[in-house]
Amino acid sequence: MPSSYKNAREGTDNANHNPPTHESRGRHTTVCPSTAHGHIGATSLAGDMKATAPSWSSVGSLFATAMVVRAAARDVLPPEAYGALRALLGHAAATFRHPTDTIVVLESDANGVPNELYESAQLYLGAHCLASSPPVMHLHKAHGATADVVASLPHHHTARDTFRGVAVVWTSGNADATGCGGTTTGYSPAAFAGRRGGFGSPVAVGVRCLRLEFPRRHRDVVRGEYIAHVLAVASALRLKMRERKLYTNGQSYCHGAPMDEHQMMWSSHPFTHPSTFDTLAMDPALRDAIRSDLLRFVRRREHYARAGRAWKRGYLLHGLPGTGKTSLIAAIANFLEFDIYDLELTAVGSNSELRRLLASTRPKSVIVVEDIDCSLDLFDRTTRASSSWSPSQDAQFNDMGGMMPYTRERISLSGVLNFVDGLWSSCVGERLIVFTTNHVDKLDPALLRPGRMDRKIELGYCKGHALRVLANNYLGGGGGDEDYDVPGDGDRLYEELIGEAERLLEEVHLTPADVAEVFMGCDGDGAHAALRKLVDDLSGKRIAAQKCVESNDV
Ligand SMILES: Nc1ncnc2c1ncn2[C@@H]1O[C@H](COP(=O)(O)OP(=O)(O)OP(=O)(O)O)[C@@H](O)[C@H]1O
Repeated sequence: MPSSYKNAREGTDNANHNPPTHESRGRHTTVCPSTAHGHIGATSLAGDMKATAPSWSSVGSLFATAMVVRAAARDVLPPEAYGALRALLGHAAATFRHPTDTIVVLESDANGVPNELYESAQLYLGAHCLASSPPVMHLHKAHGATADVVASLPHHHTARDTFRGVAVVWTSGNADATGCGGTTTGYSPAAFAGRRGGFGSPVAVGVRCLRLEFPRRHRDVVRGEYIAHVLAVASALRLKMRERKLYTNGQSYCHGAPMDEHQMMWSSHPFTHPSTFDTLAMDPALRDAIRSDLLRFVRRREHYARAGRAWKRGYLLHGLPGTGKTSLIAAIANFLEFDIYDLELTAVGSNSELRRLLASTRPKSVIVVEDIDCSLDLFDRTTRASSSWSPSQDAQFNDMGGMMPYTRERISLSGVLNFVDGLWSSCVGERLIVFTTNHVDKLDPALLRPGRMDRKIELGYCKGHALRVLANNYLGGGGGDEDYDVPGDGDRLYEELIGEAERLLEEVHLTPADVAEVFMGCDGDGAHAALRKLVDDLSGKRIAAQKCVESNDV
């Protein structure tokens, strides 16, 4: 049970020692932030109703009176009014049979300290409101934000929810002097005064609040599990809704505002790259394998903790320029909803700066080093074995854990990797590190050794399925049937052309970027014109290649 809730329960028990001056059936618990640290405190307003023991004769006369009134009402009232009265009385009777508890969640305390539970509950209800389409809801989108529209429960409205079979009702309103919204029985100024100590701070009258009503018999479920569930769902929603960032190392400016370590090391931009696994032109089996690997990784927090391993995964993406390495990184970040840290090694001034940069990255991020072969002079074991490598340099290299003191020529790939390996153990939360290269053959074997890079992924030329994905992305994937008299002719021609392009792509090598360029060049000309242009280009390249082979033979 969360400690906040433990407090809430204790508060309720305390309040039972201060019974209210009026009797009340419902029990009210006000939840508001108790300290500047945002702890949530709670205190009950009213205790259980004291049992009274009516005499049997008065029960009998009450029953007889009720019968007479009922008969009179049926005779006198119009049928609609009689029906409404019956429903009202039925509801009142049901409430009497199943007493409810009420928790009041204030937006903030009298000092204006916001209540995290209020904000979380609004987020939670907003997601539920959107799902069940109520007649009224509030929609909000922060100015300039890329995040989704947020829904919340409008003032003086009600939302129903069910948790583990327990039906609860949330109502929005304003706190009255009791700290509760709406009508509250059982309030006495004396009880309220005694309760203030429980809050840690007084309640601001008029502050917005949410009332949570639930059957008293399910109090433990609501307090012990439901509130924790609301907080957990809201925090997942917050994570999902946050504006994702692309961080680059370099000079940061904060308009004179004080900067923390992270802001000093990384400048941020909204990350809005549209690439997804659906728009990626790649072999479908490879795409599915990567997706499963990522899902496995993010779901195995406990496994990594149990095995005493840092929760990280390393990918090496290699392939020719334009085969989609950057697009794949963007798709991965979008799939996992991670931020991206684009680490430009050539801009790193020293080894200690590199360490600080990596250590300041946040969880749920992809750390990318593009073109690793170009970022560093490959200072590997082969180089060390060469005659230009002196024994003193060797000793210094080992002293530095495989890393040389900074000079552009002296940062070694294996040294960077040693840093990276050492770093993980000090980082909390999941991170994916991705290196890219166009020349895998030039890489230091240290990078390729098992356990360092978990997956080595080769991205290749554009083939059949990849072509269809690109055609779908750039040309809409349709046949343009509206231009043809006979239905289906447009689609048939589309299939013919794309089939021809597929066959040619088996013989002529084009990267996805090359194909994308052809399609973009035909923007607005229609799918058939773009595919025809691609077929012509491929045919031209095939003829040129054949001529080249023939001239070599001669
Ligand atoms: N596999 C792909 N799927 C979808 N689009 C692609 C793919 N590959 C390339 N493209 C298109 O080509 C452009 C260049 O691709 P990208 O930058 O991802 O390639 P790269 O392999 O990272 O190239 P480089 O090695 O030069 O950085 C992208 O903007 C994208 O439009």
